[in-house]
Amino acid sequence: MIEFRSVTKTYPDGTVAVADFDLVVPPHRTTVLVGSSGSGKTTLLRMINRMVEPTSGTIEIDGTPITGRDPVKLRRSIGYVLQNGGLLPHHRVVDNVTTVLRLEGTPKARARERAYEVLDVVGLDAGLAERYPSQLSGGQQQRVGVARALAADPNILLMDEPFGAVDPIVRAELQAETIRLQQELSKTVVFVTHDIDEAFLLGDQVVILESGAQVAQIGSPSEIVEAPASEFVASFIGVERGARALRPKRTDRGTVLVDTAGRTQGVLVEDTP
Ligand SMILES: Nc1ncnc2c1ncn2[C@@H]1O[C@H](COP(=O)(O)OP(=O)(O)OP(=O)(O)O)[C@@H](O)[C@H]1O
Repeated sequence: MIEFRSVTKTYPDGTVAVADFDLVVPPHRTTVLVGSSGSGKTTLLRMINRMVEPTSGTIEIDGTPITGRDPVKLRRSIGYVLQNGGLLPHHRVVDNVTTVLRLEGTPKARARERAYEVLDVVGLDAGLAERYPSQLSGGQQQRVGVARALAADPNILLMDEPFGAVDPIVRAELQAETIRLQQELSKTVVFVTHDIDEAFLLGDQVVILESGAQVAQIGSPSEIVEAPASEFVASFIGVERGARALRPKRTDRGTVLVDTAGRTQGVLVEDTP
């Protein structure tokens, strides 16, 4: 479990990125932080692995304040996936994946063995291991980024807009893969996105943020869709428009659900008693 208590981050130029933020991130679940640009999502994520230090407040992992932990060791014990994969361009895929293991002193042969294991876990062919990142597609690079984050088998995985830079088809594939991986590995995942559809797809717990990381609403996707806490949330999740505002339309053969543009989105299935 990760817990934020009254966490504030003011950058040296006076920007208050996070103001008095509280959150409990439950273990073995995916928590998605979603909000528009500048709402403080990346700052929140980076405070978990001490890449950014809070100005005040505390962050605890399993009941222990992280300020008591060595920042380097803490960082190595938490998987971190970045938007562009964050791969080292002059290192082969296998060496990118083994970076943290090697820093921790895992012998080279064992580290390579583990790299092949995690490449398989993320659905990459072993034949790609000797390539350089530039010889991979964007989607493959992202998978390598995930493999690298998983290599040391961390309990916590931080993912910062990991699929922001890939096309919609690859993005959908990577999202499906993330769901599969999470069912298999059951990590505590904190995932940042500005895409509410992605948040609802991946999140067990979704945290909608306004500027200064003010929490507009926390809940499961259905709790949020069923009862948006404010006008802001309603508008952010798009209940008044598009695909989330469905109404029934009777046809000769039953009832279908149409969106506000009148497009049929699905069929209404009545429960039979
Ligand atoms: N190093 C920094 N120095 C000063 N201000 C910063 C710094 N890093 C971030 N900020 C500011 O803090 C606020 C929150 O930034 P942050 O990157 O956490 O937001 P975000 O929600 O992740 O945004 P995005 O979706 O655009 O990445 C923004 O106003 C940003 O300009």
